[in-house]
Amino acid sequence: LALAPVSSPPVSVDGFVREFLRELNFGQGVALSASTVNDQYLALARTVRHYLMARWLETMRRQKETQAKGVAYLSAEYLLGRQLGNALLATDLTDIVADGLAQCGIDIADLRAQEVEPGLGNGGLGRLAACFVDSLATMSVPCIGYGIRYEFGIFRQTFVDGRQVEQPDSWLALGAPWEFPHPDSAQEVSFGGHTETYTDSDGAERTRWVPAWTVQAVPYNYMVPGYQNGRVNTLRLWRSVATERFDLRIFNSGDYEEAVRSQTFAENISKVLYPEDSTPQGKELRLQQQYFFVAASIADFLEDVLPEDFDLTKLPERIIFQLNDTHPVIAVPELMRVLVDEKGLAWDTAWEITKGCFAYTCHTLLPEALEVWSVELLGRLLPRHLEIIYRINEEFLEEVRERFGDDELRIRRMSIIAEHPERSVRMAYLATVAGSKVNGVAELHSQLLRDKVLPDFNEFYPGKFTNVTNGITPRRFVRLANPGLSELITESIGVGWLTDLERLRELEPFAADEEFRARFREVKAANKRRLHAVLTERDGVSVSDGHMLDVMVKRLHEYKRQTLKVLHIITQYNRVVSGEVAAADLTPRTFIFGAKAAPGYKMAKDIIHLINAVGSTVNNDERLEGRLKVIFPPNYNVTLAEKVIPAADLSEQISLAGKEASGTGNMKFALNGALTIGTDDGANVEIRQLVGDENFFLFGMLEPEVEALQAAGYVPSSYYESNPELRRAIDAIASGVFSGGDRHMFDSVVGNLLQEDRFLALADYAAYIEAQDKVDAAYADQEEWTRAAILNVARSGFFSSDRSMRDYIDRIWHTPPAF
Ligand SMILES: CCc1ccc([C@H](C)CC(=O)N[C@@H]2O[C@H](CO)[C@@H](O)[C@H](O)[C@H]2O)cc1
Repeated sequence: LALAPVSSPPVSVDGFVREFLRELNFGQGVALSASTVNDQYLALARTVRHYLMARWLETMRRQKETQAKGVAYLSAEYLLGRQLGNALLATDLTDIVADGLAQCGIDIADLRAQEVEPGLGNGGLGRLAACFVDSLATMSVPCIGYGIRYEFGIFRQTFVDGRQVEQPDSWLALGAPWEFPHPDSAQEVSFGGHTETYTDSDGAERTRWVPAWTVQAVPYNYMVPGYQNGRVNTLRLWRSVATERFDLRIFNSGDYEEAVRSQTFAENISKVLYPEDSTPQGKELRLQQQYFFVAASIADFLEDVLPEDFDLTKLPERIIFQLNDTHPVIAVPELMRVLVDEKGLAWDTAWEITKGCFAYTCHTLLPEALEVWSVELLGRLLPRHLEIIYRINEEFLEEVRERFGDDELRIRRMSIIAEHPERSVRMAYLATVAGSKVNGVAELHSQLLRDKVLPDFNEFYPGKFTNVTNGITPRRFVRLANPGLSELITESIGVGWLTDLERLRELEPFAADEEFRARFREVKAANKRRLHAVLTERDGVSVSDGHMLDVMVKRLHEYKRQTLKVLHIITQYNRVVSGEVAAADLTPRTFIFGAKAAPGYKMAKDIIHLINAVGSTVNNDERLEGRLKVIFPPNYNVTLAEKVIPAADLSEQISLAGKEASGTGNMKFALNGALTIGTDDGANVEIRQLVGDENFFLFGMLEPEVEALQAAGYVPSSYYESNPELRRAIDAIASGVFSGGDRHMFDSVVGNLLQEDRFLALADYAAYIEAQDKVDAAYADQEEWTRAAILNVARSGFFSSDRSMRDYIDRIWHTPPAF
């Protein structure tokens, strides 16, 4: 029976309606008349899958056929966002589906709104992974994204009396139509136990791991559709289940709980995402999660993706495992274990292969965010891997000695094993020793990695350190999030810019065109009205017409300095309530915040409480005449970002110089026509260089100045003493103005600012306020503002994740687009 290649359903309204109703009736098991919105959404999702299936299967077939070199992206997080809109865009089915559904009396907008986004990430790192796999599919580069299918993603944030309260994110509850489980391709993953040496058949001394317990890793495949290029790559996320799901013998003995203990124990591994995004808690379950998905991924690639007889010494020509930060770096000793213990390769051969197969991206500058695992825990959970890490370290330090002689200080500094405070493995060092390349995510970041974070390694490995500045996918964050702007762009410069974003440069001349500026402003105004509708429906808050939207959306962290933003709002408030400035003379502004705090990060939660407290005071103070508003919608996520960012006028990127590795929100705002007020930190530097100083509100100390001030000894209270507006702002908080007279409600925040202020918010306050006054003045000239906004869009094409992928391919992966 010659099987015809899988073909997609007919690309017509009728064809779609037939497919949809068949899916609703036979797949969902309901009649249209009795179907719920969720039934309709699930049926639609599955119908759209059908249109992508032929492409997916064809991509897999050609991958298997060509065995072209590809990327295996190892990431503990993927912040994917909703899938339906992107799938419709990739297949160019949006209009057909909207018409077809309308014929069935269904508004596509209701089904889009029904989708719960998979929140399988915390913030920047997770979203970057999602943008990267989108770009690789659109650029026809072979790639498998590997990760964890958390049953519960990033918590849902609610506010109770202005305080963050976390709710579990049961994103799977209403069905998960975009995933394809493959229990038959499960991989066994082992833990614990001990190692033993033995002599093998040809008399060689060998080591084997005798684990104490195992779990099953079940793969769930997700489509990663390329943009209208007939290509669909795969994202493979692992779920943990018990090897022995149910022990009937114990059950029959009446100990029901014990009978299912191993099941619950195993399931815990992929149960929930760790909500920290900068301070590792060093929890054993976190290490179990990291090893679980890494071991399953390596076994999957070596056993199921590679052909039977693949010559493993050629592995570096076939795959590059990209380590998305240190979280998957246990993959290095895991590949060594498989190659030496299971495949019988010699250590040196295995090490050559391993060094050729890995590369490491670092996403942080905070010393506390660099993961270290205690030798005690590693030895208990992964005894064989600890042995392998010890040997890698010995041989590495031997090389260091050869190069630098017995420089014990250097040896101790560079050792993968840290002796203090407890013997532990420095995962960033292991990644650097094993990786063929190490990159930062923005020019400044990569320079600080070379000079400050890993200088010894930069000296020891000339040419290993490189940079690839982050990027974002314009398909989701321009075309899908901002259809109005996309239409205006296409009308002006034609199609093609979505996959060649540098072509936005052709918009430059339009900045001088008054009519175009008016259209550009109308698009922004329409996005503000849309945001108003969304927030009114979602949270019962309204966005005032004619207000400048000043937006700060990112995780809550002291180095990102949301406190500085709060001090600006209070300063404006004080200027009016003190009578210095008439409310009528204020530039009407609405300050929009979006930020989740790691549940264990008390200071971050107190800052959220302060923002909400200041917000309700400002919003209800008649004296402001509604000219200043503060909005803090709870549960900031990808879906809300897609509504807020296109409506923004001002993008707040105010981290202390030298602390934000890159930032990616900053890029999304610039590409959606917002102007940036920011420090020279992370990718802000490159944004300012490309859009032009005159189209960017720069303020604050540069990184070397920060170093100098910290070295000289920083006394935050001296800034409080010497700057009356700053003093008045802090005194307002301390005197209970925003806490119903309770003078101690925000002692933690005020105390920290005056005594420690680790991220120098008070030192940058004056420059920030000055820059904000410039923003007010600039906003008064709407023509000039619009011209600058258009130039921000025109000159930000560089920040496409497609360009980032081209840089990774040229500098690190050497995986050209294939077939
Ligand atoms: C708890 C352990 C931990 C530590 C660090 C992290 C991430 C690396 C934090 C993160 O998301 N970093 C952000 O990565 C973005 C993508 O490169 C950058 O744009 C941001 O500047 C950086 O903060 C997650 C979890």
